This record gives sequence, structure tokens and C-alpha cells, in this order.
Amino acid sequence: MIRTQNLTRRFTLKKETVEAVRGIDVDVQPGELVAFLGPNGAGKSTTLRMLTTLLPPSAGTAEVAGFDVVRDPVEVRRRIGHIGQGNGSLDGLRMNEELTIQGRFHGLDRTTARARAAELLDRLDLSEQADRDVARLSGGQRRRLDVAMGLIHRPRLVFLDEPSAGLDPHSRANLLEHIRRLHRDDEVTIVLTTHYLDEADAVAERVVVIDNGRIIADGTPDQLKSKVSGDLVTVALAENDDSGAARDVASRVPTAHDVEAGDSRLSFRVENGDAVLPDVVRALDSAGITLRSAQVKRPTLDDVFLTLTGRSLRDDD
Ligand SMILES: Nc1ncnc2c1ncn2[C@@H]1O[C@H](COP(=O)(O)OP(=O)(O)OP(=O)(O)O)[C@@H](O)[C@H]1O
Repeated sequence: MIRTQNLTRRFTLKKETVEAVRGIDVDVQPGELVAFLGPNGAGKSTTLRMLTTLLPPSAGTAEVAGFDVVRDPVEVRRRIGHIGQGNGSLDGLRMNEELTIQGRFHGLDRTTARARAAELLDRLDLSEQADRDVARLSGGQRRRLDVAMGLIHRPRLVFLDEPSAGLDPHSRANLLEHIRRLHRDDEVTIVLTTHYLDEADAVAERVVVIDNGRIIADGTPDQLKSKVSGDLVTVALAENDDSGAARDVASRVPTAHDVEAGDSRLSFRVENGDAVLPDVVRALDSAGITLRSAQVKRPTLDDVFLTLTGRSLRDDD
């Protein structure tokens, strides 16, 4: 569905050149739901704007829905939906009118456009507000209308730039559920950008982590978490004197790293902590070490980002 090679974009402002996107190679297969995750300024929107033909690349190539974004932008646009960071609806129109106009814009006849508008309003739980002026919608409703606008021509590939930015938690959850359903029921390929870690984790099957214009990790949320940082195993010891012996036990666990012991506490990171924990508890027991408690904490995508960059994505919010 998408294939880029060395996709690059530079901006020159007052003789200063910003390398917004520095050679991105990414393949997206039909039916995937991919999140581009990264801090503000990482280059996510610039990448999306190139993939949606809104911005020409400075170097490299991108094929989207079977066509080259530079050579055949019209063919690309015909096949994709693009929901930008605020698509700006026309105030003074009702929702169904706005959607019907969008359908006509895409070449549907009036009857088909009206029917498609009604279908989308229903799909996005907006039917009750169909006659409401766009200016009177809540943030979440407006964002869902943006999504409906991007879907009017039944694209097989949809790009969403920061879909839930600025929404309250309830509206965010609701919008994400619609995106998930769209992907699951209609088998639409979806690429979205986000700087919300939990959003990428909750909605995406695949997360492409972008920092400083480059891809620094790519995989399912679980793959990223287990490969990059591992689960955090923490054991509280009854006796502080056992710290040294406990450290020795942990050091012998395959794939264990970042072992720390002291203050009656042992901690280490390891792949698949749940599977390892019983063996660790037994080994500590055999070494005569008494435990107070033991727990395994799955890493978050923020741990992944921190491990990769030394910075927290949360600082960004
Ligand atoms: N039109 C432009 N002119 C000059 N610099 C730009 C332009 N658009 C983006 N940039 C710069 O390119 C870099 C990447 O910006 P981009 O908007 O792609 O990041 P992002 O990851 O999408 O961040 P955000 O979440 O804030 O949108 C930033 O340093 C930004 O200032």
C-alpha cells in the first residue's frame, strides 16, 4: 500500500536548513493499522504530507496505493483519505450538507452523495446531529465529521494526522474505537500520527517510532517493549543483607540486564518477565533468601522511547 525509499524533506528558512525528514524507508501492507509515534517536531506530519501529495519530497521516492506521489499525485489522491490536523469545516452548513458537498466534490451524483453521507453519519454515531450546524458541534463530534469527510469516497487507505489531539479522554476513546472499527470491519488500511503513547499502544498493530526525522524503531507494541527495554521485575527482600546474593541470582537469569540490588530491593529487566518470575522466586528461595513481594511490570512505549533516545516522550506533553 505504501513503499518509501530514502524519503527526505528539507525546509530552508532565512538561509537555515531544517532536515525535517531524513531518509525514511517504510513499507505498509494492505490492511495494516500503523501509528507514527514521535515527539513534536519529529517529522511525522511532514512525512504524512509527502505521502498524501501535499508536499513534494526533497529526495527519495514514495509509492502510495500503487502510484508515485510525484509523478501521479492525482491517482494517489483519488485512492486515499486524508484527515488533517483540523480539516476546517465550513461553518454555517449542516453536517449532512457538508458531507454531501464533499461527496459531490469527489464526483458522486447527488443521490449517491446523500446516501453515503447518511451512511457515514450513522457509522460515526452522528445521525442525531445530522441537521446540526457544524459550528455547534462539540470537539469530538467535529473530529468525527472530519473522519467522515475523509471517508466519503470509500478510500482503501486513510491517513489521520493527530486524530485525537485536543480531545477530552472520553471523546478520544470514542474516536479511537471508531478508527478501530473502521479498520476491522471495512479492512481499511490506516496510517495515523500521534505523540500520545497510550494511543499508539491502544490502537495500533504496528508502531513506527520517529525521532529527529528518522525511524528509530518499528514493530508491534509488544515487540518494541520486549526487545528494547524488557519487563521490569522487582523483588522486595526481607533482609537487606541478602542484596548481594540476590544480585548474583538475577545475574544468572538468561536475558536479564540492568540488574540493581540494594535497600532490600532487587530489580532487573528481562524478556518475558511473567515466565521468568517463578524460576527467580525458586532460585532465591534455594539460596536461602526470604522475599516480601515480587512483581512484573510491562514496559510502556515511553520506556521504549527513553531507552532509544535517552529522553521521555512524556516531557513533550
Ligand atoms: N513549512 C515548514 N517550514 C519550515 N520548517 C518546517 C515546516 N514544516 C515543518 N517544519 C519543521 O520540520 C520539523 C518537523 O515538523 P513536523 O511538523 O513534521 O513534526 P511532527 O512530528 O509532525 O510534529 P507535530 O506533532 O508538532 O506536528 C520541525 O522542526 C518543524 O519546525
